[in-house]
Amino acid sequence: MRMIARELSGERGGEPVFSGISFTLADGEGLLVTGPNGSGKSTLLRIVAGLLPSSGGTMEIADADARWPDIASASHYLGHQNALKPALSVRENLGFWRDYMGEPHLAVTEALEMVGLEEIGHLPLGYLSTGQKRRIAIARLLVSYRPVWLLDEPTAGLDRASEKQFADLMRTHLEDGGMILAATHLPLGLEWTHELRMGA
Ligand SMILES: Nc1ncnc2c1ncn2[C@@H]1O[C@H](COP(=O)(O)OP(=O)(O)OP(=O)(O)O)[C@@H](O)[C@H]1O
Repeated sequence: MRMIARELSGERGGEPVFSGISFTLADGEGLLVTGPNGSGKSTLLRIVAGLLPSSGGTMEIADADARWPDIASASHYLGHQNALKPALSVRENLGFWRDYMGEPHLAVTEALEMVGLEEIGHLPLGYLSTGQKRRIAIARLLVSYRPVWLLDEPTAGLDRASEKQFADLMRTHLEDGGMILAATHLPLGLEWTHELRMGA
């Protein structure tokens, strides 16, 4: 499978934010998106995810499995917010996403083990610390399968050990033939096949 962006441009509130962005990602490749505050990293990820229209250019998927007719259906999107409900337990949150997204991958217990939080699956999500909530949001990527991970500041709030654990999860996803687009200010502990500096 390939993901191809051609001359993409984006705007917010009617004002241009970026233009002329092109890249191609193939199976097992990752694109690191960096750049100063306001340069449009989140805007680009939201356009790729299909959450915002682009103001120009095209974004397409090629040679994809029939399960993924477009990039939105092929993607997990992890934004600044965790998309978890505070009143539900950790397990209920992950169980919801596993059922809702389909294409079940790891069991909830296995995903909790991967992020080192199997002991607190019974707690309401709202009781968790900021970093623990982020780790549950990361476990959400593991309970259902999607080949493309779109990650916006994925390690915000994580301690060093959790950053390393997450780098290992990303590396495994790439080795298994997945793709990652990650916007970040922090080193993510991976060798990236492609890098895009916004606002340059
Ligand atoms: N709804 C909106 N209406 C108008 N302008 C917006 C809107 N949302 C974002 N912007 C502007 O679009 C620009 C790009 O924002 P974006 O969040 O994509 O940047 P970013 O590179 O991800 O920044 P950061 O590093 O701070 O996360 C910024 O100048 C921002 O103020």
